[in-house]
Amino acid sequence: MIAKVIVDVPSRATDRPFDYTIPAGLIGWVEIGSRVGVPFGGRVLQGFVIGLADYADVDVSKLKPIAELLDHVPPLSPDLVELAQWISEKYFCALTTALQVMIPAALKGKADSVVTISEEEQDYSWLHAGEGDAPWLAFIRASGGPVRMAALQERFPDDAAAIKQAIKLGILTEQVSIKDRLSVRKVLTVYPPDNEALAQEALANYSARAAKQQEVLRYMLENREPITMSALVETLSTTSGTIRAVADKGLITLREVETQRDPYAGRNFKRTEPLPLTEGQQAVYEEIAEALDAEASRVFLLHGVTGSGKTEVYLQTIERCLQYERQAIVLVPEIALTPQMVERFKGRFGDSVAVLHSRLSNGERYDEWRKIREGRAQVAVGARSAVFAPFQRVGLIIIDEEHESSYKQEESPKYHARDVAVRRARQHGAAVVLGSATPSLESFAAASRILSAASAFSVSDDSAKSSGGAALLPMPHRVGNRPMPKVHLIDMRDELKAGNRSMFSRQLHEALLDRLEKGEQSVLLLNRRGYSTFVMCRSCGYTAQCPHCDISLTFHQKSRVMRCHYCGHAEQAPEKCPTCESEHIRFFGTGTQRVEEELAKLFPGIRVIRMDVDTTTEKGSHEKWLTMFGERKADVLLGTQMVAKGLDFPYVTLVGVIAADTSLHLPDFRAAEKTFQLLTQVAGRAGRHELLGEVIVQTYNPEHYAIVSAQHHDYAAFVQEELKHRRFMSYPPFCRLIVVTLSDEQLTLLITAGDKLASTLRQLAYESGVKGWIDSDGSRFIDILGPVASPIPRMKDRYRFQCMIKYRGNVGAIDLLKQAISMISGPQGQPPVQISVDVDPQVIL
Ligand SMILES: Nc1ncnc2c1ncn2[C@@H]1O[C@H](COP(=O)(O)OP(=O)(O)OP(=O)(O)O)[C@@H](O)[C@H]1O
Ligand SMILES: [Zn+2]
Ligand SMILES: [Zn+2]
Repeated sequence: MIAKVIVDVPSRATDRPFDYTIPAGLIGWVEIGSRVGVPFGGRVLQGFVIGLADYADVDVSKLKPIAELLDHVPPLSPDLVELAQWISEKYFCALTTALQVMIPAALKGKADSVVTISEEEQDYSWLHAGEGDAPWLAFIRASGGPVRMAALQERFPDDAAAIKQAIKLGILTEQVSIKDRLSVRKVLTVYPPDNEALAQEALANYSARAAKQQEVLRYMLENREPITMSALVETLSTTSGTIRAVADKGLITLREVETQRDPYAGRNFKRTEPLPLTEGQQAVYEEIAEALDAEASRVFLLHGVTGSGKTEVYLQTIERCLQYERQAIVLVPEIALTPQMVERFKGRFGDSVAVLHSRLSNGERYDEWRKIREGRAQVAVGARSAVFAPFQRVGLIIIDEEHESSYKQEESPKYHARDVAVRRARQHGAAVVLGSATPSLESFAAASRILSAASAFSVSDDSAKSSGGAALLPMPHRVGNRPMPKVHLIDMRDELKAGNRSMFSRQLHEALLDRLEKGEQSVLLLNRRGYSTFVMCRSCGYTAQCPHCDISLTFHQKSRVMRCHYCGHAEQAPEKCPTCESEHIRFFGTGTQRVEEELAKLFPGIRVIRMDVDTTTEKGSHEKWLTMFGERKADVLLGTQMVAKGLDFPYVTLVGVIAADTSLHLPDFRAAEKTFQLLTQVAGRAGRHELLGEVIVQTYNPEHYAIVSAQHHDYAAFVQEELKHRRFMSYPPFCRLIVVTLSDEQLTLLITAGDKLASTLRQLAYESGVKGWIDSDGSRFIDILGPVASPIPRMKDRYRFQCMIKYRGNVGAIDLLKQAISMISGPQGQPPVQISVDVDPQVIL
C-alpha cells in the first residue's frame, strides 16, 4: 500500500504529493485525511494523506515508510481533502496551507524527535579530542532519559555534525514523535465516600477543631454526587486544603477527570419555541424548505431589510434540515458573534450547537471541533472558518451578513467563505442561504441575473453549473409591518455656517436630550475604518511612522506605546516632537474618546458605554458592555463599526451617525458600497420594537448617492447607481480581480521582476487570444495593470509593488498567472522576489 502525502512545507517545490509506504501495522489505520509523520529530507515532517494507491509511480523499494500515525481517527474527511484541493487551485496557495486551515490550531503539533544513548555503559571518549564524554554526550547521559533534539540543537549549536554522526553510527538512537501541544483538560473532582458506614462514623467522631472538615464530609454524604474541587470550595466557602485533609483520611476520593471545555457551560439559555412565521417569512421559508426536501444544492440570497426577521427564518430552516438528520452551519461575522447571537441558536437547539470563533482558547476550540466531528453537535455557529466544520452530512449553510468583507481571509489561504460554502454545499447536496439587508453587489448581481451566466464572479460562477445561479428571496418589510425608521440628513457645512463648531449638530443634540428625558436609549456611531490612533505634531505636521513599513504607528493609550500593526515594531510615545522639538505633539484618538468627553460636557450625568478597539480587547468585554446596555444601565452606546451589527434592543429609539463620510473617500472601489452598508445597518438598530425609531446622519456630502439611498432605505437605487460606476470603471461584479503583490528588500530587483512579470503575463494573454474585449458582448476579456507601488509601498523593510489582473469569463487567468510566475522563476521554481497572490481581493493593501 502506498500513501500519497502532502508535507507541511508551504513552498512551491514541495507542493505535490510524495509517496510513502504504509508499514504493516498501520495498514487499515491510514486513510485519506489522516495526519502522519513522514521522513523528509533528513527530518520528520507532519503531513496529510490525500490519496491511497496499490502501486507507486516509482520503485517501491526506494520509498520510505510513514513514521507515525498522529491520530487514530483522521482529522479530515475525504470531502474536506477534496475541498482543500479546490481551494489551493482557486486561491493559488500550497495545498498544505489549505489543509492546515481546516483543523484546529491545537492539532498542529510540531515534528520533534528525541535521542537516547544506545549503550549507556560504553566509553565514547574517542568521539572527541578531549577526555571523557563530549559535552553534549555528557548532557544526554546526565539527563537519564530521552533528550529532545531541539534542546540539543539549542544548547550545542556547533556540535550538529558530531551529534548527527553519532546518530548515524548508532551511538544515539533517535525516536520521532509529533506531540499534540494540547492535552485534554482535566479537572480535580471530589467523589462521595465509598464506604458509607465508615464515613458516618467518622462524621460523628470529628473533633470540634476540625469543624470545617466535618462540614465537607457531611456535604458529601448528603449530596451523593461527584463535584469539582473548585465548586465545592465555593459552595462551602472552604479551602482545598480542608478537602484534601478529608481525602487523606480515606473518607472521600479525589480524582482528575477529563472534561470538555464548554465555554458556555453553566449558562442557562432560555429555550425558545418557533414563532408563527409572517407571510413574508413563510414564502421564503418554503422556497428553502423545498431545496432541503429535495437535497438540492441551491444558493439563495435572502435580501431582508433590517428587522425583517431573517434569524427566525434561519432557525426554522435549520430545524427542517435537522429533521433529515443532516447538519447545519451558520456563519456570522466575527464582530457579530456576540453571546446574544449565540443565545438565539442555543436557545432553540440547546446543546446540539457548537460555537467556533477566534476568542476561544485553542483548547476550547478543539473541544467544540471534536463535538462536531464526533456527532455530538448538529449545528455549528461560527466565524469564517466554521465553513470547515467537520460534519458528515451538511444539509444547510447559512451566511448571515453575507456582504461582510471579513468573510475573506486576508492571509493565505486567502479564501472567501461564501465561495467555499457554495462549493462545499455542492459536495453535500446542501442549500446555501446568504442573508443580508445590504447584499454585496457580487451576490446581488448573481441572484438577480443582472449579468449573463457567463459573467465571471464567484457565486454564479460556481453555482451556475449545478443550479443555474442563485435565487433572490426578498423580505422587504419589517416584522409586524413596523415602519423603517425615519432618517434625517444633516449638512454639517450648514452647522458651521450657523456658528456651531461642536461635533454634534443642533438636531442631534436636541434628539439626545429628548431621549434622556424620556429614558430611552441611543446608539452613536463614529464611522472610522482602520480605527487606529496616530501621533502627530501640530506644529510641524510630523507623524510617527514605522521605521520598517510605510504606515503610521498606532498609539495605545494604556501603555503609551506606539505599535506597527503590520510588523509588530513598538516604541515609547515621544514627549516632544522628534523633528521640531515642539511639545504640541498630540495623540489623535479613535475619536470615540473625544466624543465621549464631549457628551459628558454637554449632558452632565449621561451614562455612556464606549465600544471600540481600546475597550473591547479583554475577553468577554464585548459581551459585558452589550449586556449592560441591554439592562438599560446606560443611555448611550457609542462606538465604531461594532455597534452597527446585529444588535436588537427594544429601547433604542435614536441612532446618530457622527460623520457619515469618513469611509466614502477611501481609495477603495468598494468605498461607496461600504458606506451605504454601514449606514443602512446602523439605521436598522432603531425602532425595532414597539417604540418608533429615528436616525440622524451628519454628513458633508448630503447629495452623495450612497448617503441619499441609505436615507431612503433604497437598496435598489443604490445598486443601480453603483453598478453604473462599476461598469464604467470595469470593477466587480463586471469583472474579477487578482492582485499580485511582489516584495523585496531591494528596489531595483523588485522593479525588474515586476516589469518582467507584467510583460510575461501580457505576452501570454496575447498568445492565448483573450487580450482586450474580444467577444462582441464583452463576456471575455483580460487586462493586466501595473506594476505600480502598492497602497502600502513598504512593509517589514520590504518594498512592495503590485500588478492587477482584471478579467471576465473563462480566460484561465489563474493558469496564465501560474505559467508567468514559473517563467520568471529560477530552475528550481524559486521566484526572483517574493510573490503573493490575492484572488477576489476584498482589501487591497
Ligand atoms: N414571526 C415573527 N413573529 C414575531 N416576531 C418576530 C418574528 N420573526 C422575527 N421576530 C422578531 O423581530 C425582530 C427582528 O428580527 P431579526 O433580528 O431576526 O431581524 P433581522 O432580519 O435579522 O434584522 P437585522 O438584519 O437588522 O439583524 C426580533 O426581535 C425578532 O424576535
Ligand atoms: Zn514637530
Ligand atoms: Zn512596521
